[in-house]
Amino acid sequence: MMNFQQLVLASHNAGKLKELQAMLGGSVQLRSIGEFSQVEPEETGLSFVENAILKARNAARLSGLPALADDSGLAVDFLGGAPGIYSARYADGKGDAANNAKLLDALKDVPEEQRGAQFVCVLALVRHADDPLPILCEGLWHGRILFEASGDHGFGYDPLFWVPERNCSSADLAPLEKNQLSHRARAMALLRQRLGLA
Ligand SMILES: O=P(O)(O)OP(=O)(O)OP(=O)(O)OC[C@H]1O[C@@H](n2cnc3c(O)ncnc32)[C@H](O)[C@@H]1O
Ligand SMILES: [Mg+2]
Repeated sequence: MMNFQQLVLASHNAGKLKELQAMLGGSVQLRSIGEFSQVEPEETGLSFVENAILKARNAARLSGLPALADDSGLAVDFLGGAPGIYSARYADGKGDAANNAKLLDALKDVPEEQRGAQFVCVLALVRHADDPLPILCEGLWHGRILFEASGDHGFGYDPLFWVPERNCSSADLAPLEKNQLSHRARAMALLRQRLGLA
């Protein structure tokens, strides 16, 4: 079993930090990379795995601590898996509301049965910046893209993501519930097993 009392979270996304800390509970203290640097690394990889490793290495280098990164996004079937790794940048960096508006517009004439999508999350944990064996865990969450936004919880595309198991959007779910069902929850369950925390 590996014992990490302190990990730095290689993310500038407050929504992720909140969710991941809630899932890890008190056993591991997650520190934000924002304590060490405000500069976000360029996400130059072509896959979630590559970007997660790149962010984790960067955070380990900046902090001197073991680092956990989350690279995630929304893959929409009708769009051939887009926005995918570009989810945060879908509307050219204009933020969540602009991303959601662009997605609704891209799917405006697409019927319900063709609106399938999945949230993807890859977690990468490196013990140090040059770790040759990052721990990688993946989680998927299948749903559909709604025709209009619903709900105030969560972040990002949550108001547009219909959750079949609950018949509501992921932004309608209470945080505790999203944290049991989501792509991030599934990836974190695997990571906890790998770390002997499960
Ligand atoms: O790279 P970091 O600093 O971690 O923060 P980020 O927001 O840029 O994160 P990503 O590069 O991994 O991009 C993921 C995007 O996918 C979306 N996303 C990921 N998980 C989500 C979730 O649980 N609910 C809603 N949207 C999510 C959201 O728009 C994120 O900005
Ligand atoms: Mg990012």
